[in-house]
Amino acid sequence: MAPRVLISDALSPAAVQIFKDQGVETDFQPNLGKDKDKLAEIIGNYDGLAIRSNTKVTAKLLEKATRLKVIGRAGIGVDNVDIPAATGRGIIVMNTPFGNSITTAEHAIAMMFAIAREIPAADASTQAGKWEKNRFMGVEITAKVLGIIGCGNIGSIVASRANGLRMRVIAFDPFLTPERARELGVEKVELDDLLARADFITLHTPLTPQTKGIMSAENLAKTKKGVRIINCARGELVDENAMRAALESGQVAGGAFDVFSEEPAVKNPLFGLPNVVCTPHLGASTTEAQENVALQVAEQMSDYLMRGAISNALNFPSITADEAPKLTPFVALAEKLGSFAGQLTESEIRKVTIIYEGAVAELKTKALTAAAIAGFLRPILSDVNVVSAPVVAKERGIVIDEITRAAEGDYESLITFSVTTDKQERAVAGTVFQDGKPRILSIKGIKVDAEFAPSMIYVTNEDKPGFIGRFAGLLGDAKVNIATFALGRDAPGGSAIALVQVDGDVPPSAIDKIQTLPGVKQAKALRF
Ligand SMILES: NC(=O)c1ccc[n+]([C@@H]2O[C@H](COP(=O)([O-])OP(=O)(O)OC[C@H]3O[C@@H](n4cnc5c(N)ncnc54)[C@H](O)[C@@H]3O)[C@@H](O)[C@H]2O)c1
Ligand SMILES: O=C(O)CC[C@@H](O)C(=O)O
Repeated sequence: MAPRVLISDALSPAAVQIFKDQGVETDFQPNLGKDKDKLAEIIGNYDGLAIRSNTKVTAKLLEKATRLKVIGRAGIGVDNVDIPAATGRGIIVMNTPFGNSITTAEHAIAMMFAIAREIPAADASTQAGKWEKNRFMGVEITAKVLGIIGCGNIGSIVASRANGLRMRVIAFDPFLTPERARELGVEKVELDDLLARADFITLHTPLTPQTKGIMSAENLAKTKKGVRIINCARGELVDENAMRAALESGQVAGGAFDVFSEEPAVKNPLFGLPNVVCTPHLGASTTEAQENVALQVAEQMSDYLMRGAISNALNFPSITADEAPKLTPFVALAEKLGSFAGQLTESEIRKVTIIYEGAVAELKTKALTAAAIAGFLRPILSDVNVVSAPVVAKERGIVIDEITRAAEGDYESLITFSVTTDKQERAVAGTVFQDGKPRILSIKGIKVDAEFAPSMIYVTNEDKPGFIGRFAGLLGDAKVNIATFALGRDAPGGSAIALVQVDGDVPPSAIDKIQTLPGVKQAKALRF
């Protein structure tokens, strides 16, 4: 029986033909994404689901998706897909990186012009027969400072267009190397510097815990008075109430918003202001971009459903059927070690070294390295997957060293992932036990023995009496239940590590309090 794909968002119809040519049946219901009950009712009949951003693929929906093997996102952001839930059900999630980057960068530039010259308001006034020539006084773009927050695929295209417009381009992106910044013709700066200097600010980061609310009341107060701000990335990067206040006070002279914290946005704090221009998430909406992403997603999904080939998957490396059984547990280990390091990395990355010792060194280490790098970069970049991760790392000037050698210690197989940043080197090592579960065996050379768990707390501290009692008491007060507790230290009274598995999410306030305990050097909540 031919596999069946449900297209539940407005994909270019070109996709339907590709599926058909490849022997895949399609059911094209472009508005179904908005009707979650109907979607839940029928999702059990399909092997594939092709979507844009209207369809929300939640864990609840996936419970009904008993036949589903692949979700294809015709676009970049996959924040509308619960990837851990899909992974848990063995469903591949793939996206189409790059296909809409130029189009979205062009939208950001168009929005910048729209607010610089108040084009939408001037159009409405003129067509209303008012001819208000004196009401609209714009600003020139030439020689103005454009601050780009997030200089990845889209941000760097915006930079090249802005350079062509003779703007002065500065960028805040902790992961942008000085070499890449030079290549792009942008000045790499710190966030506060960008806020203080930019005449225009444009946002191009993924939505992560670090970028959520990056345009907060506090940061808006640090901007140059009269700044104009454009957001074509994700709505939650902006504190919309604080932004409204800044637009009303004149601190921000104009705002252009393509994305909103709640979409579809039918009501929003940013609506109704004269100096604001809004579009309904149109960043990727050009014929060219929609054809690119629709054709690419149809080809990728057909390849997987008809031939088992995997490309641009966010949750699985490319592996043949023969290699899979031996490799799979080590893929999980490599990805988790990378993720551990990625979640703790907050400055410019210079180099990653992955050492494979013993039996694991005989496996397909390239796939393991790809999985480790994907795990490492995922907390930092929006569209990284196991296929693109090594290329993305290379483009960003991150040197990756892969070393294979015979077993030197107690374990049959050992993987060590170490990352060198401009500030420090951090190494984390692990293995897979007989039960097939990955385990962490050492962090920064300090021995520990812990399983990975969905929610963990990592603490480094001075090895002094009283810490554990105070730490556990604090978690108890925060109603955080400890499941397992692993400890390690380099020497009595030296540096110590606690790696704690907890039930459920850890409130950020609990981490802040742990950070203030005597002797604590670092505390962080980790998700796996
Ligand atoms: N409006 C639309 O229709 C539309 C279309 C496409 C993409 N997008 C969104 O645009 C955004 C950018 O997409 P992209 O393809 O350029 O992603 P990308 O991964 O290529 O680039 C993101 C950049 O943000 C940087 N970054 C990560 N954390 C940061 C932080 N804390 N501070 C500053 N910079 C940080 C990364 O280093 C990277 O360079 C995403 O949110 C994506 O979902 C929107
Ligand atoms: O599909 C769309 O229209 C939006 C796509 C965009 O938000 C993306 O992340 O690729």
